Amino acid sequence: MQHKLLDMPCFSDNRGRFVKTFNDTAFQDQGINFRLKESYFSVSAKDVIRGMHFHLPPHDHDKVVFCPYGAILDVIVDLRSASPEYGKTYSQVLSAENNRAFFIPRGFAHGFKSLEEGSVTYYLVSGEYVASADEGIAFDSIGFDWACENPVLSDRDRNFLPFAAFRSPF
Ligand SMILES: Cc1cn([C@H]2C[C@H](O)[C@@H](COP(=O)(O)OP(=O)(O)O[C@H]3O[C@@H](C)C(=O)[C@@H](O)[C@H]3O)O2)c(=O)[nH]c1=O
Repeated sequence: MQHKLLDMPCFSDNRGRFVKTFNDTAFQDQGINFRLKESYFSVSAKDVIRGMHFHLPPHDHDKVVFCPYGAILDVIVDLRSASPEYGKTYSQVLSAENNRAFFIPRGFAHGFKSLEEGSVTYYLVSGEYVASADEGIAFDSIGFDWACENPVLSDRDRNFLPFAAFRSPF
């Protein structure tokens, strides 16, 4: 499947906003066959960078990512070895203002930078988390300019191997 930027339907009134995050028929109409298995969110301070993460086969899965509070710069990289776009990065701002979601198929690594204090990154995932299959590559090895002098990173993310050393199983 191809990655896709989705506009989530948003209804605003004097109370605030109502946003539809998943509708099976609407997804099917856009060529996305997605079956929800797990959902989670993270909250990030400004300049937190998380990534670049993926689950190894046979536990690989598709993700839908959106940002219901704050704003994030969402980044993916194509790890599918047969893809003509292998190694290519794609980025999108996802925010509470633009109501955009990124559909990220299996075979891509995912990461993001938080652009605001307290940004919420919300995930819908088509497979369950398997700790032993949860892998990554270094966020600063994919040829993407994160425009961030002092990113806040986890120890795990700081120690991932670079993309150049990665042998893709996808
Ligand atoms: C992702 C995940 C983590 N955990 C645990 C492991 C750890 O103790 C704690 C925090 O995990 P992490 O440090 O991996 O969290 P984080 O770095 O936010 O991981 C996320 O990063 C982005 C870029 C993604 O694409 C997500 O799919 C996910 O990998 O939560 C689960 O129990 N279930 C899960 O599904």
